[in-house]
Amino acid sequence: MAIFKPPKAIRGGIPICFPQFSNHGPLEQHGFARNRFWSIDSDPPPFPTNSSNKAFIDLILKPSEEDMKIWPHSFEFRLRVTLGPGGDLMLTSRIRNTNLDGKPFTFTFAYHTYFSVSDISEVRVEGLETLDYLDNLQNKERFTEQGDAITFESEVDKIYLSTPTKIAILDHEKKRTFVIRKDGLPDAVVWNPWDKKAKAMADFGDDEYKHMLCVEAAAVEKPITLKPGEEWRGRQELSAVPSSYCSGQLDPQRVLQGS
Ligand SMILES: O=P(O)(O)OC[C@H]1O[C@H](O)[C@H](O)[C@@H](O)[C@@H]1O
Repeated sequence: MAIFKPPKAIRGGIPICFPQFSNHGPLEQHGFARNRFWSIDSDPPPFPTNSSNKAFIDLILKPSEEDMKIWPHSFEFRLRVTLGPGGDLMLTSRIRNTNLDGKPFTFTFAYHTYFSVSDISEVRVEGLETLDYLDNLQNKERFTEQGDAITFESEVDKIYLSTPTKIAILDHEKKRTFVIRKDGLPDAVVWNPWDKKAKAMADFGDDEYKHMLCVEAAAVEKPITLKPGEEWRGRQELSAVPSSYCSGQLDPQRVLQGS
């Protein structure tokens, strides 16, 4: 049901929310970066990532004059997309303040990752239990998660705070676990629109909420400020591992704590 027509972002995949996450600020929802065409960065400044044995592409986004009217700052946003031999996907963002007027800028950020799941009612998220979160469905009020792993039986839109660097999504029915590893991104947004909101979205099938879950590595609660010349980095790595959680062969704690 996604609509592949610019300038709106395509629903699905990993939209990049920058310079604003959601409606946490005056800009359009999720900022403008997800609605822009990026260029290939043919000669990026080197940075230490382990890209040997992996395929990668470097992309760059710089603000247009129109963007500068919305957000009056000059920046270079470099994105390296790396694919490992086992299918692991790594995204590394480097955002640099290139303002010539000496002004710092402040932003929030998220990798708005859509995961495909067999049945949302059978999915568990491990790594967020007992954490504090801001509930977008309750005026961004702060609560503390109780109990075990997160499961789903209604609409959810929460920003978990100070999360571990590793989060797992266990798909019982598909016997598959997605592992998210992140760096520089302390928060994790968990979103499923459920039936009513799904129906209200033009680019979202009425029943598609049953087969998706967004878990988004993010920096929202504490916005990031960069002075001219400063650079921020935020990394997310995704991998899928076979799991048979239901038969007890794979202990979710081992997924979280193992390498
Ligand atoms: O519909 P979009 O602009 O893509 O946003 C989709 C969702 O993104 C995030 O997960 C937010 O927390 C939600 O409040 C929002 O509904």
